[in-house]
Amino acid sequence: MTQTAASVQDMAHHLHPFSDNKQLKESGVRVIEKADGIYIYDNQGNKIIDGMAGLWCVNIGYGRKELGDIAKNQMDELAYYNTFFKTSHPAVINLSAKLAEVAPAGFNHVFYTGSGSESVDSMMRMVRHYWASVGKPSKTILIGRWNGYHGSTIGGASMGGMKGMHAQGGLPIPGIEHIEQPWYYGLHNEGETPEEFGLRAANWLEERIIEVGADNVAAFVGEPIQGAGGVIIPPSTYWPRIQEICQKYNILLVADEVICGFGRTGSWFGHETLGFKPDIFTTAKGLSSGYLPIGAVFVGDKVVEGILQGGEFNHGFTYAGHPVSAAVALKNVQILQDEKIIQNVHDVTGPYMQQKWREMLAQFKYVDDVRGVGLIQGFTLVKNKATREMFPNEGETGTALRDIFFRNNLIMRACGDHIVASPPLTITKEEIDLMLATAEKCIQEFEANMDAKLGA
Ligand SMILES: Cc1ncc(COP(=O)(O)O)c(CNc2cccc(C(=O)O)c2)c1O
Repeated sequence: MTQTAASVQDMAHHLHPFSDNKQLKESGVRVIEKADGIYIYDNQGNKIIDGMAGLWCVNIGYGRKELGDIAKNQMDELAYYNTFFKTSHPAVINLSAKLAEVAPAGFNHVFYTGSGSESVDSMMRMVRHYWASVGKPSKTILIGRWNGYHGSTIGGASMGGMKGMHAQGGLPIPGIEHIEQPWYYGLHNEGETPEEFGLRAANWLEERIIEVGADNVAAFVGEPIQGAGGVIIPPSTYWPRIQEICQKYNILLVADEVICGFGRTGSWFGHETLGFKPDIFTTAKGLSSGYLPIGAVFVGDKVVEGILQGGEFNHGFTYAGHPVSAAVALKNVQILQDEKIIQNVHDVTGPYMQQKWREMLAQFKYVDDVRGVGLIQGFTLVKNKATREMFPNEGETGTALRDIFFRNNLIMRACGDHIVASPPLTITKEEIDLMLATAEKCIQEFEANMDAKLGA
């Protein structure tokens, strides 16, 4: 890719996240200047379909000017004040009431952060504070899943199960355990039904609890659907069994809703779609549709009651409940509500997109395990569908296809050799057709390249 002047300047001063910055200096970057609806526009005049809604976050779509108006008005009124030391402000008071309104029953309090990672870290500290407050201080261990993703702070990266992240910086921190993920396609036994596998996968939690001792376990933490792990959707029996186990051993159940929250799966929150009720859930991304940074931990009544007994909770951030972020988040949630965007995902565009992906992908020999719920979509690139043999050098093949999408002005995400899509929730059926027509052309090119490479 020929580097634009802006790219050269970027490369001179900017270290990018989750990137090999040496390689990036050679390849350069695509400079995105504008966005509208499901489209982003780079500085070379390309109109690009953003099949990832930024980073799974621009739920209401780009270009909603009313959020900028709200931000300016709030900025002019009160650009910043904190919520420490017995103070609050109208923006965060109004947002909190709205979040209690859209949350499931039993969730009437939120704790604010600046990101999903900070929401996860806050949850981790809150959970341990809860058990200490109710007289069980030995309950400190948090259990997550391998290939789960919970952010990039030391707490969030430890809670997550990405081994490449653990290898950088001596993670995980003590007190974190991981069990295997409920990945039916890759981990089921011959002849085992999804329902049977879902129970077996959930029971890995009970086995671990017994190993470490229930009196030492504080919580189980999981994404309703693993996002960055490649859209891993557990069988229907998984989460209800997890819920039973947590109740049996008196362990808090935490849902990480940073991706699944605010409509992605066709309900306000993913745990409503997947059929379980957590004690706490973490959010960010769709809370503001990425227009401004903000995160929120939704704390269930039982946990609130416990931590109210615990005196001061020594934790919080300068930007917690930031007035401009809170005002924009409130408008974002109102738009989701007023325009019935989540209902439309559930009733119309979610089922439509799922059907169209299945129909379109059926033609391909290296594509298997097509899956999705609402407007979160995944499929896996495999060398041999009959034997479920994966490609070597995990991620190399996924990246090759992602680069073809990128060259064809379509943003999709490769999570290893899983290909995922997570478009803005405002995507229309016509735009879904366009996204899939582009994707089809790219996958055809990918398959021709792979056949040539394998001499098929
Ligand atoms: C479930 C979950 N929990 C926590 C975080 C951390 O949120 P922040 O990034 O705001 O600290 C996430 C974030 N998820 C995320 C973030 C950046 C990139 C990608 C990707 O899939 O490429 C995914 C997430 O998906």
